[in-house]
Amino acid sequence: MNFAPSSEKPDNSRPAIEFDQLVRTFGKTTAVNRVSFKVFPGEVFGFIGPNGAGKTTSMKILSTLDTPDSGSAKVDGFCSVNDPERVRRRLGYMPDGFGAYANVTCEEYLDFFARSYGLRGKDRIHSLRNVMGFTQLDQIAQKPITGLSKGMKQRLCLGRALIHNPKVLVLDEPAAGLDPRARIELREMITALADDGKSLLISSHILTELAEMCDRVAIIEQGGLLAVGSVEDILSGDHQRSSEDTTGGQVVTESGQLVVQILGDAGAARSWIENELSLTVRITGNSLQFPFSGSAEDQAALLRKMVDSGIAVVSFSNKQRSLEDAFLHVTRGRVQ
Ligand SMILES: Nc1ncnc2c1ncn2[C@@H]1O[C@H](COP(=O)(O)OP(=O)(O)OP(=O)(O)O)[C@@H](O)[C@H]1O
Repeated sequence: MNFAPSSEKPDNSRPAIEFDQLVRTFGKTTAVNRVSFKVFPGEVFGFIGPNGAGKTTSMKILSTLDTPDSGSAKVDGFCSVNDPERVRRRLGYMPDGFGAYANVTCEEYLDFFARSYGLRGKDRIHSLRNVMGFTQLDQIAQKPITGLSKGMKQRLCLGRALIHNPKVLVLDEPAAGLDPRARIELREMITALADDGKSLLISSHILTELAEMCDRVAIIEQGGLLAVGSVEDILSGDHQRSSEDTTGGQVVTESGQLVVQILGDAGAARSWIENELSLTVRITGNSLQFPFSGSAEDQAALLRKMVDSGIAVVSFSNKQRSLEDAFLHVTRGRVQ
């Protein structure tokens, strides 16, 4: 990939994207409720939440397509409301739908957007060549866009968002409906763009869809941020709780589940654990599962006590919280 290099050294400590106490209401619906977070240069940031959580609304405000009731959204320090031209020059937005443009080829489509951004002469040709090479659309440059596969349409939309070589990319549900191969290819393109110093804000309903490609994620529900942190932090429950958790939602606090396999009477072992730890134990065959938030030493002490009390322990393990578990734990499935 060879997007025009900047002679300026990027200032990686300055946020490329900054939401500050963003609020947007539609009638009685608070679509976005005091959302604040920052994305830094070269960072891939996942914006995760169920339907109607407020992702698209926040992204549209950042992309100058909507205005907030209060708070601000900034790109490279420029406010989307007060400085929309500067924001548009620095940002590429890929919406979650694909506009229908019949009877144009891939190249004509991208050329239209290159011209719309004021690219002329050599700059336009250079930009088209770069983008079509990067997205591998050069192989189908003369194909009409109406017949493209979903994966190719996504490439074309990404190409359109990239045509003016923006510093910031906002991708709304880019992985939705893609087959596994197209998803891997998308991930590779996203990683390459981040390696090039671009900042990416990417939305999804599904944490697992973005987990491998994101440096950090924010989880949003009913307009309010519930958690911000790395995927590992979210899994371990060690993420930053949103200082403005306007929903009053409980966020992850416990560390995981212990799974203990035993020989013999699982019912008796369950009673022993329930008495000892004052909690509920689930039995599946000879396997007992229960929440446990202690340290490694606490686990070792519990194992010793179980063996001393005559329970025939075959295996004793700490089940890592799955991404889906963590997501379900942080959110509560509330839809507006
Ligand atoms: N133009 C609008 N007029 C009225 N309500 C709106 C409008 N745009 C969004 N909303 C409402 O705001 C809330 C947030 O919607 P938004 O599209 O931002 O959510 P989302 O997280 O992107 O969801 P999805 O993943 O389903 O696209 C929803 O309740 C939605 O119905």
